[in-house]
Amino acid sequence: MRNIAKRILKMANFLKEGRTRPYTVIVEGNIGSGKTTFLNYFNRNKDVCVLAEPVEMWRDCDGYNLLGAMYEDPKRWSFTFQSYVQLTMLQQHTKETDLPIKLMERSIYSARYCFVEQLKRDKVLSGPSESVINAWFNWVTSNKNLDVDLVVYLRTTPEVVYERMMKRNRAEEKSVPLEYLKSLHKIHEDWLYYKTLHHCPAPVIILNANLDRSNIANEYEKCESHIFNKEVVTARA
Ligand SMILES: Nc1ncnc2c1ncn2[C@@H]1O[C@H](COP(=O)(O)OP(=O)(O)OP(=O)(O)O)[C@@H](O)[C@H]1O
Ligand SMILES: Nc1nc(=O)c2ncn([C@H]3C[C@H](O)[C@@H](CO)O3)c2[nH]1
Repeated sequence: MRNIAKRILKMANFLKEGRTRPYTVIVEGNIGSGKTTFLNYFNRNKDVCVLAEPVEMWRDCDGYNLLGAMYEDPKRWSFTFQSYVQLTMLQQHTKETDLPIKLMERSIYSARYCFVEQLKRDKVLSGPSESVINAWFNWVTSNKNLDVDLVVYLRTTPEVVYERMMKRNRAEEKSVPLEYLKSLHKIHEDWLYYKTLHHCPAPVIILNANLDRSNIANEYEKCESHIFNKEVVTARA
């Protein structure tokens, strides 16, 4: 009973504010660009629901490490992996929260516009597989409210993120070549900087994420006022 009352109160709050969903920010960038680090920086704020990328779900889907399988044999497993990424991202986008702001690491959009794009260019995703992924993507984005309000693009150079990725030493990524990061970088640049590739889902704030730890906080603070969108947070109070 308490749960129903809580949901009614939450909906009443959102309706009072005229909002049907939290102010949603997606953090995008190459592998190793510092997205998790960025989320941790804002995680201390009580008004923000922070959703890290569900990597652990991808590493253990009923005991199957789909992330590892995809990197080991992309031709065989990229469709399976992308299907699960798309599902888990849909779950993140539609996850309910009482908080006024939702901060997500990546999105259903970068899964489709960056990674599926990359798999297509690498010719490891067959035409029929790509069409099925697209059919799901087009349906869910047309029939569910997956709108976002802001994109934070952690812009880096491939060489910097390659070094970070190797140092971080995630087992599944040990054979990821610099060339892959260079190609992913170009796709991110075309999508979010030059805006010549696919639809950009919201206004983009670009941060220089090459900066090392001692200087990066100033860069993060540049978007604090955009993320803690005053009218959203105060309306909730
Ligand atoms: N500004 C920085 N300077 C130096 N190292 C950094 C910086 N930001 C993050 N790192 C380090 O780089 C590695 C990757 O950082 P992080 O996990 O935040 O990136 P990510 O974008 O979430 O990666 P992925 O896309 O693989 O999940 C980590 O070892 C982290 O400690
Ligand atoms: N193929 C593929 N499709 C995706 O949608 C996707 N999203 C993230 N990743 C990879 C990047 C990091 O190694 C690791 C953590 O970000 O997972 C993906 N790989």
